[in-house]
Amino acid sequence: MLLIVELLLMLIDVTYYILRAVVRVVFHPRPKSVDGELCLITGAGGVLGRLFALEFAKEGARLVLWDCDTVANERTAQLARKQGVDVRAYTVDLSKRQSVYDAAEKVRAEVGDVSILVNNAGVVAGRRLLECPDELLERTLLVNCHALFWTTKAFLPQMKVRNHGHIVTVASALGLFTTACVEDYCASKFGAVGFHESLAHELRVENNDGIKTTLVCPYIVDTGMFSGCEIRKEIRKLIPPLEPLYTVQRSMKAILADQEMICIPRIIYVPFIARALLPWEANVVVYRFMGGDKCMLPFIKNAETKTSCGESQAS
Ligand SMILES: NC(=O)C1=CN([C@@H]2O[C@H](COP(=O)(O)OP(=O)(O)OC[C@H]3O[C@@H](n4cnc5c(N)ncnc54)[C@H](OP(=O)(O)O)[C@@H]3O)[C@@H](O)[C@H]2O)C=CC1
Ligand SMILES: CC1=C(/C=C/C(C)=C/C=C/C(C)=C/C=O)C(C)(C)CCC1
Repeated sequence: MLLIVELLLMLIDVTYYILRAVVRVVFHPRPKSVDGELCLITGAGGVLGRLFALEFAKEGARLVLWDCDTVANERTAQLARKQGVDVRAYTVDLSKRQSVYDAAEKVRAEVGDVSILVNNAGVVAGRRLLECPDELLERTLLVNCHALFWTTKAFLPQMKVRNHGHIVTVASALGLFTTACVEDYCASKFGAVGFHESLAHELRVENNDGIKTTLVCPYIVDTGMFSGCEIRKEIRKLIPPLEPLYTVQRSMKAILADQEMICIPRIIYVPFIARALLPWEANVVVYRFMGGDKCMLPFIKNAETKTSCGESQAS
């Protein structure tokens, strides 16, 4: 009897949450205030990281900016200070666990407890698996996936004490479905998605309902990170690369609404769902038709000469 009652209650909840999600597509919930919150953004010297910093500054959040590129990070700090908020920039190599823990200690001592953590930094090897040095493949996992463990372990305890906070994971559409020749990146972003979901479950199970989580999964964004990546010309007109500012503004809307997940643009939910529903071969023919299968080949040609954290990828 109890089981039937619980089953009915569960179905009512399921219906409620589906309806709520549909209504929220049209009527956005009132955004929460982050005025005075301490927000840490990783990869803040990069394109999306800088825009996240400026958007959070606009909302009145105090900022802690982490990046391995000191000059780019300081530039972001300068720009954000113009919005009249306190900003501290730290040079951190996220691929090194101790560098993360040391910087976190410094932040706690010099600034205070972080209440919003935006895990945004990311890298990609940009090489075919068999031609890619092992260290480059490892670095993608360290920065895009392992660093999520270290930053979260460093800042979640203080959020738990106050049952207040927000952890944002900037993953990717390539954390939901895949394409050829980005094995390192897809593995790291699928890892990031899994990390995010498990953490979100843990917070619910432990009744830390004041700590929110948001997963951000964008399609190609015009930041240069994936320059050259393109799908079939005719389809590109329908799904063009995203503007960085649009991507960050859509992400901010989701974060401030305490939304659990956002795919940008919304059409990206379709290949995500299709991957789970259709047979593998059916997905393959759709990818082939849309030019999704070979979209990374021109990117890989481009990426061979790029550098990150002072390391040359063209060795
Ligand atoms: N651009 C795109 O098409 C998409 C991007 N994303 C994700 O969005 C996020 C931001 O990307 P985007 O702004 O385009 O990329 P950027 O390369 O512009 O920014 C990433 C920043 O992270 C920094 N970084 C890299 N490695 C480390 C490290 N070891 N320690 C500290 N900082 C590091 C980079 O420094 P440096 O420049 O020295 O490497 C850079 O400043 C990433 O997680 C990316 O995977 C998701 C979907 C699409
Ligand atoms: C595979 C595939 C597509 C292309 C996806 C691309 C090109 C994604 C690129 C994402 C990037 C660069 C993410 C970075 O984090 C379509 C045409 C949408 C649908 C069919 C399957």
